[in-house]
Amino acid sequence: MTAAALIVAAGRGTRFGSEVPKQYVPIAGICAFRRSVEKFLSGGDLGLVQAVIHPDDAKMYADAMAGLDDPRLLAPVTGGATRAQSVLQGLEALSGHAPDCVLIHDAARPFVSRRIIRNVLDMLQTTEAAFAALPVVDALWRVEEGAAVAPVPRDGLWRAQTPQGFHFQTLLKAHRGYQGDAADDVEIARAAGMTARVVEGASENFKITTPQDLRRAEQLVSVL
Ligand SMILES: Nc1ccn([C@@H]2O[C@H](COP(=O)(O)OP(=O)(O)OP(=O)(O)O)[C@@H](O)[C@H]2O)c(=O)n1
Ligand SMILES: C[C@](O)(CO)[C@H](O)COP(=O)(O)O
Repeated sequence: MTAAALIVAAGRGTRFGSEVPKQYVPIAGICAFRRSVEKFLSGGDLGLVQAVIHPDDAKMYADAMAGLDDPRLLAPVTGGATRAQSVLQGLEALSGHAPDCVLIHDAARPFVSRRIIRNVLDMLQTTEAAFAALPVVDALWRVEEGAAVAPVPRDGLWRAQTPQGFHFQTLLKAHRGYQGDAADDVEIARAAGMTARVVEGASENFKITTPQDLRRAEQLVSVL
Protein backbone atom coordinates (compact mmCIF):
# COMPACT_ATOMS: atom_id res chain seq x y z
CA MET A 1 0.00 0.00 0.00
CA THR A 2 1.58 3.33 -1.04
CA ALA A 3 1.00 6.31 1.24
CA ALA A 4 1.43 10.07 0.98
CA ALA A 5 1.25 12.74 3.68
CA LEU A 6 -0.54 16.03 3.10
CA ILE A 7 0.46 18.76 5.53
CA VAL A 8 -1.82 21.78 5.52
CA ALA A 9 -0.28 25.12 6.45
CA ALA A 10 -2.24 27.76 4.54
CA GLY A 11 -4.10 29.14 7.58
CA ARG A 12 -3.54 32.63 8.98
CA GLY A 13 -3.63 31.77 12.69
CA THR A 14 -6.11 34.46 13.68
CA ARG A 15 -6.56 33.02 17.19
CA PHE A 16 -2.79 32.97 17.67
CA GLY A 17 -2.60 36.56 16.55
CA SER A 18 1.05 37.02 15.55
CA GLU A 19 2.42 38.78 12.47
CA VAL A 20 4.26 35.62 11.41
CA PRO A 21 1.71 32.78 10.98
CA LYS A 22 1.94 30.39 13.93
CA GLN A 23 3.24 27.45 11.87
CA TYR A 24 6.41 29.48 11.08
CA VAL A 25 7.05 30.73 14.63
CA PRO A 26 10.21 29.06 16.03
CA ILE A 27 9.89 26.57 18.92
CA ALA A 28 13.43 26.37 20.30
CA GLY A 29 14.69 27.38 16.87
CA ILE A 30 12.61 25.01 14.71
CA CYS A 31 9.09 25.96 13.63
CA ALA A 32 6.05 23.71 13.99
CA PHE A 33 5.71 23.29 10.22
CA ARG A 34 9.23 21.91 9.77
CA ARG A 35 8.86 19.69 12.84
CA SER A 36 5.68 18.22 11.31
CA VAL A 37 7.27 17.66 7.89
CA GLU A 38 10.34 16.01 9.44
CA LYS A 39 8.15 13.64 11.47
CA PHE A 40 6.42 12.36 8.32
CA LEU A 41 9.72 12.04 6.42
CA SER A 42 11.28 10.01 9.23
CA GLY A 43 10.53 6.31 9.42
CA GLY A 44 10.29 5.76 5.68
CA ASP A 45 6.63 4.69 5.46
CA LEU A 46 5.43 7.76 3.54
CA GLY A 47 6.46 7.74 -0.12
CA LEU A 48 5.58 11.41 -0.64
CA VAL A 49 5.02 14.49 1.51
CA GLN A 50 2.97 17.34 0.02
CA ALA A 51 2.78 20.69 1.82
CA VAL A 52 0.00 23.23 1.24
CA ILE A 53 0.92 26.86 1.94
CA HIS A 54 -0.59 30.33 1.70
CA PRO A 55 0.36 32.24 -1.49
CA ASP A 56 2.07 34.94 0.62
CA ASP A 57 4.33 32.43 2.41
CA ALA A 58 6.62 31.07 -0.34
CA LYS A 59 9.75 32.75 1.09
CA MET A 60 8.93 31.71 4.67
CA TYR A 61 8.34 28.15 3.46
CA ALA A 62 11.70 28.04 1.66
CA ASP A 63 13.48 29.35 4.75
CA ALA A 64 11.65 26.94 7.06
CA MET A 65 12.54 23.87 4.97
CA ALA A 66 16.12 24.96 4.12
CA GLY A 67 18.48 21.98 3.97
CA LEU A 68 15.69 19.39 3.87
CA ASP A 69 16.83 17.73 0.67
CA ASP A 70 14.60 14.69 0.76
CA PRO A 71 13.24 13.92 -2.75
CA ARG A 72 9.96 12.69 -1.19
CA LEU A 73 9.15 16.30 -0.19
CA LEU A 74 7.27 17.70 -3.19
CA ALA A 75 7.17 21.39 -4.15
CA PRO A 76 4.45 23.10 -2.11
CA VAL A 77 1.09 24.03 -3.58
CA THR A 78 -1.08 26.93 -2.50
CA GLY A 79 -4.22 26.45 -0.44
CA GLY A 80 -7.56 28.22 -0.21
CA ALA A 81 -9.61 30.37 2.14
CA THR A 82 -10.84 27.40 4.20
CA ARG A 83 -9.06 24.32 5.52
CA ALA A 84 -11.28 22.14 3.31
CA GLN A 85 -10.22 24.10 0.22
CA SER A 86 -6.57 23.77 1.19
CA VAL A 87 -6.92 20.01 1.60
CA LEU A 88 -8.63 19.72 -1.79
CA GLN A 89 -5.79 21.66 -3.45
CA GLY A 90 -3.29 19.27 -1.89
CA LEU A 91 -5.26 16.19 -2.92
CA GLU A 92 -5.47 17.45 -6.52
CA ALA A 93 -1.69 17.96 -6.53
CA LEU A 94 -1.17 14.41 -5.26
CA SER A 95 -3.65 12.85 -7.68
CA GLY A 96 -1.05 12.52 -10.44
CA HIS A 97 1.03 10.34 -8.11
CA ALA A 98 -1.97 8.13 -7.33
CA PRO A 99 -1.03 6.96 -3.80
CA ASP A 100 -3.23 4.25 -2.29
CA CYS A 101 -3.83 6.30 0.84
CA VAL A 102 -3.20 9.76 2.26
CA LEU A 103 -2.57 11.00 5.79
CA ILE A 104 -3.71 14.60 6.29
CA HIS A 105 -2.00 16.51 9.08
CA ASP A 106 -2.09 20.04 10.52
CA ALA A 107 1.29 21.79 10.27
CA ALA A 108 0.31 23.28 13.63
CA ARG A 109 0.56 19.85 15.39
CA PRO A 110 4.35 19.48 15.60
CA PHE A 111 4.51 16.71 18.21
CA VAL A 112 2.75 13.93 16.33
CA SER A 113 4.49 10.66 17.15
CA ARG A 114 5.75 7.91 14.89
CA ARG A 115 3.44 5.56 16.83
CA ILE A 116 0.33 7.51 15.84
CA ILE A 117 1.41 7.78 12.19
CA ARG A 118 2.12 4.04 12.08
CA ASN A 119 -1.18 3.12 13.79
CA VAL A 120 -3.26 5.26 11.42
CA LEU A 121 -1.48 3.68 8.44
CA ASP A 122 -1.99 0.18 9.86
CA MET A 123 -5.71 0.83 10.41
CA LEU A 124 -6.03 1.79 6.73
CA GLN A 125 -5.19 -1.81 5.81
CA THR A 126 -8.65 -2.80 7.02
CA THR A 127 -10.77 0.37 6.87
CA GLU A 128 -11.18 3.27 4.44
CA ALA A 129 -10.71 6.07 7.00
CA ALA A 130 -8.92 6.29 10.36
CA PHE A 131 -8.05 9.23 12.57
CA ALA A 132 -6.25 10.09 15.79
CA ALA A 133 -8.47 11.19 18.67
CA LEU A 134 -8.64 11.19 22.44
CA PRO A 135 -11.67 10.38 24.61
CA VAL A 136 -13.09 13.25 26.65
CA VAL A 137 -12.21 12.58 30.29
CA ASP A 138 -13.37 15.73 32.07
CA ALA A 139 -16.93 16.50 33.12
CA LEU A 140 -18.63 18.74 30.56
CA TRP A 141 -20.88 21.66 31.44
CA ARG A 142 -22.93 24.05 29.35
CA VAL A 143 -22.08 27.50 30.74
CA GLU A 144 -24.17 30.62 30.30
CA GLU A 145 -23.13 34.06 31.54
CA GLY A 146 -20.25 32.51 33.47
CA ALA A 147 -22.33 29.95 35.37
CA ALA A 148 -22.91 26.21 34.85
CA VAL A 149 -26.46 25.56 33.66
CA ALA A 150 -26.49 21.92 32.51
CA PRO A 151 -24.17 18.90 32.51
CA VAL A 152 -23.39 17.48 29.08
CA PRO A 153 -22.95 13.70 28.91
CA ARG A 154 -19.38 12.90 27.83
CA ASP A 155 -20.05 9.24 26.95
CA GLY A 156 -18.85 8.48 23.47
CA LEU A 157 -17.26 11.91 22.94
CA TRP A 158 -13.77 12.08 21.42
CA ARG A 159 -11.52 15.05 20.64
CA ALA A 160 -10.33 14.85 17.04
CA GLN A 161 -6.66 15.26 16.18
CA THR A 162 -4.64 14.72 13.04
CA PRO A 163 -3.30 12.74 11.21
CA GLN A 164 -6.52 11.66 9.57
CA GLY A 165 -5.95 8.92 7.01
CA PHE A 166 -8.06 7.81 4.04
CA HIS A 167 -8.06 5.66 0.96
CA PHE A 168 -6.92 8.26 -1.54
CA GLN A 169 -9.36 7.97 -4.45
CA THR A 170 -12.40 7.71 -2.18
CA LEU A 171 -11.41 10.83 -0.26
CA LEU A 172 -10.59 12.80 -3.42
CA LYS A 173 -14.07 12.02 -4.77
CA ALA A 174 -15.62 13.01 -1.42
CA HIS A 175 -13.77 16.33 -1.36
CA ARG A 176 -14.63 17.14 -4.98
CA GLY A 177 -18.31 16.65 -4.19
CA TYR A 178 -18.33 18.58 -0.89
CA GLN A 179 -19.59 22.15 -0.52
CA GLY A 180 -18.57 24.54 2.26
CA ASP A 181 -16.13 24.23 5.15
CA ALA A 182 -15.91 21.34 7.60
CA ALA A 183 -14.46 20.74 11.05
CA ASP A 184 -12.05 18.23 9.55
CA ASP A 185 -11.70 15.62 6.82
CA VAL A 186 -13.59 13.01 8.81
CA GLU A 187 -16.69 15.21 8.41
CA ILE A 188 -16.19 15.28 4.63
CA ALA A 189 -15.51 11.55 4.47
CA ARG A 190 -18.59 10.73 6.51
CA ALA A 191 -20.75 13.00 4.35
CA ALA A 192 -19.71 10.75 1.46
CA GLY A 193 -20.66 7.61 3.37
CA MET A 194 -17.21 6.52 4.54
CA THR A 195 -16.72 4.86 7.94
CA ALA A 196 -13.96 6.53 9.99
CA ARG A 197 -12.36 4.50 12.77
CA VAL A 198 -10.55 5.99 15.75
CA VAL A 199 -6.88 5.47 16.61
CA GLU A 200 -5.65 6.55 20.03
CA GLY A 201 -4.00 9.98 19.81
CA ALA A 202 -1.83 11.65 22.45
CA SER A 203 -2.05 14.74 24.63
CA GLU A 204 1.37 15.82 23.23
CA ASN A 205 -0.21 15.88 19.77
CA PHE A 206 -1.96 19.15 20.62
CA LYS A 207 -2.57 21.88 18.05
CA ILE A 208 -0.87 25.23 18.44
CA THR A 209 -3.89 27.50 18.40
CA THR A 210 -3.13 30.25 20.96
CA PRO A 211 0.08 31.83 22.36
CA GLN A 212 -0.44 29.66 25.46
CA ASP A 213 -0.01 26.58 23.25
CA LEU A 214 3.33 27.95 22.03
CA ARG A 215 4.52 28.22 25.64
CA ARG A 216 3.41 24.63 26.22
CA ALA A 217 5.34 23.60 23.08
CA GLU A 218 8.49 25.35 24.30
CA GLN A 219 8.22 23.58 27.66
CA LEU A 220 7.72 20.22 25.98
CA VAL A 221 10.78 20.71 23.76
CA SER A 222 12.87 21.68 26.77
CA VAL A 223 12.25 18.28 28.42
CA LEU A 224 12.50 16.10 25.29
N1 LIG B 1 -7.51 28.03 4.89
C1 LIG B 1 -6.82 27.21 5.68
C2 LIG B 1 -7.06 27.16 7.08
C3 LIG B 1 -6.29 26.32 7.87
N2 LIG B 1 -5.30 25.59 7.30
C4 LIG B 1 -4.43 24.78 8.13
O1 LIG B 1 -5.19 23.87 8.90
C5 LIG B 1 -4.54 23.59 10.14
C6 LIG B 1 -5.49 23.66 11.33
O2 LIG B 1 -6.19 24.88 11.34
P1 LIG B 1 -6.22 25.99 12.48
O3 LIG B 1 -5.53 25.64 13.69
O4 LIG B 1 -7.64 26.39 12.56
O5 LIG B 1 -5.30 27.10 11.77
P2 LIG B 1 -5.66 28.55 11.30
O6 LIG B 1 -6.81 28.54 10.35
O7 LIG B 1 -4.37 29.11 10.81
O8 LIG B 1 -6.05 29.25 12.69
P3 LIG B 1 -7.23 30.25 13.01
O9 LIG B 1 -8.51 29.44 12.87
O10 LIG B 1 -6.97 30.68 14.42
O11 LIG B 1 -7.13 31.37 12.01
C7 LIG B 1 -3.38 24.59 10.26
O12 LIG B 1 -2.15 23.91 10.10
C8 LIG B 1 -3.66 25.60 9.18
O13 LIG B 1 -2.51 26.20 8.61
C9 LIG B 1 -5.08 25.63 5.91
O14 LIG B 1 -4.19 24.96 5.41
N3 LIG B 1 -5.86 26.45 5.14
C1 LIG C 1 -8.59 19.23 11.98
C2 LIG C 1 -8.52 19.56 13.44
O1 LIG C 1 -7.18 19.72 13.82
C3 LIG C 1 -9.06 18.41 14.23
O2 LIG C 1 -8.90 18.67 15.57
C4 LIG C 1 -9.29 20.79 13.78
O3 LIG C 1 -10.62 20.60 13.45
C5 LIG C 1 -8.71 22.04 13.15
O4 LIG C 1 -9.28 23.25 13.38
P1 LIG C 1 -10.07 24.03 14.57
O5 LIG C 1 -10.57 25.25 13.88
O6 LIG C 1 -9.13 24.38 15.65
O7 LIG C 1 -11.18 23.14 15.02
